[in-house]
Amino acid sequence: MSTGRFITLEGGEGVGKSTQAAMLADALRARGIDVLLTREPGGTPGAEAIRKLLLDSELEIGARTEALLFAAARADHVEKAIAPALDRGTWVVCDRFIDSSRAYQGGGDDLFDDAIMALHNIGSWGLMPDMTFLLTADNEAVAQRLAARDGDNSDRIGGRSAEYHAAVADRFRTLAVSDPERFACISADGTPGEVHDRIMRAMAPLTGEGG
Ligand SMILES: Nc1ncnc2c1ncn2[C@@H]1O[C@H](COP(=O)(O)OP(=O)(O)O)[C@@H](O)[C@H]1O
Ligand SMILES: Cc1cn([C@H]2C[C@H](O)[C@@H](COP(=O)(O)OP(=O)(O)O)O2)c(=O)[nH]c1=O
Repeated sequence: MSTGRFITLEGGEGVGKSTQAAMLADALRARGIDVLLTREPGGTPGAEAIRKLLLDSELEIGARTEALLFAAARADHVEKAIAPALDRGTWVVCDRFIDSSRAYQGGGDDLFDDAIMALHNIGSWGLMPDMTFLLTADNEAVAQRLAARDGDNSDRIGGRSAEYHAAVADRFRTLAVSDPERFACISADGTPGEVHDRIMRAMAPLTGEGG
């Protein structure tokens, strides 16, 4: 049996990843492809429980504990959902994956990319996506989307400083530049349909359709 393809969407909060992940999954299903649409942190009961701890709790969580908890959530998700789906030939569309840990947790004083990847190797066999879409958009447009979606409510990580989020955006860009074969950088400006069309054009190598 052929192995399914593993596609991830990455980028900052509110850029449109969830919207695009759902549109991509629908477009693939319309082509007769079996698709698992999932997200991180989460995607399995164990990982969703860890998500609540990470994002919605009042707990004081240090940088290393935070990195380990994201890696633990991912390990459960990969073992119980992503790897079995790929093995049975299902394509997996995942809203955030390892690159989010590299961008958000991988910039601390003692937690660099090697450490994050070591946790990924231990927890998730080092599984990497076949293709990753990095969505970027004008800051003002994203602020409006977030205000419309969340109002004043942000989670424990989304609510961090503008400097933290600027550093995260820089690290995403660096990751994309360092691996141009896997990453496609997509402008998330414009309507959801326009962004979707850009993603489908970049998907051509995987779907076998003309670009
Ligand atoms: N291209 C777009 N233009 C305008 N609004 C959008 C666009 N894409 C998504 N949205 C809206 O912006 C908000 C954030 O989108 P979402 O897909 O949840 O982003 P993310 O998953 O990256 O946080 C949602 O309310 C969504 O409906
Ligand atoms: C998967 C992952 C997410 N995160 C953060 C990014 C987001 O702030 C939060 C996930 O929240 P979520 O609501 O899913 O993201 P979004 O607002 O983009 O729709 O967790 C990490 O810090 N590391 C990770 O490995």
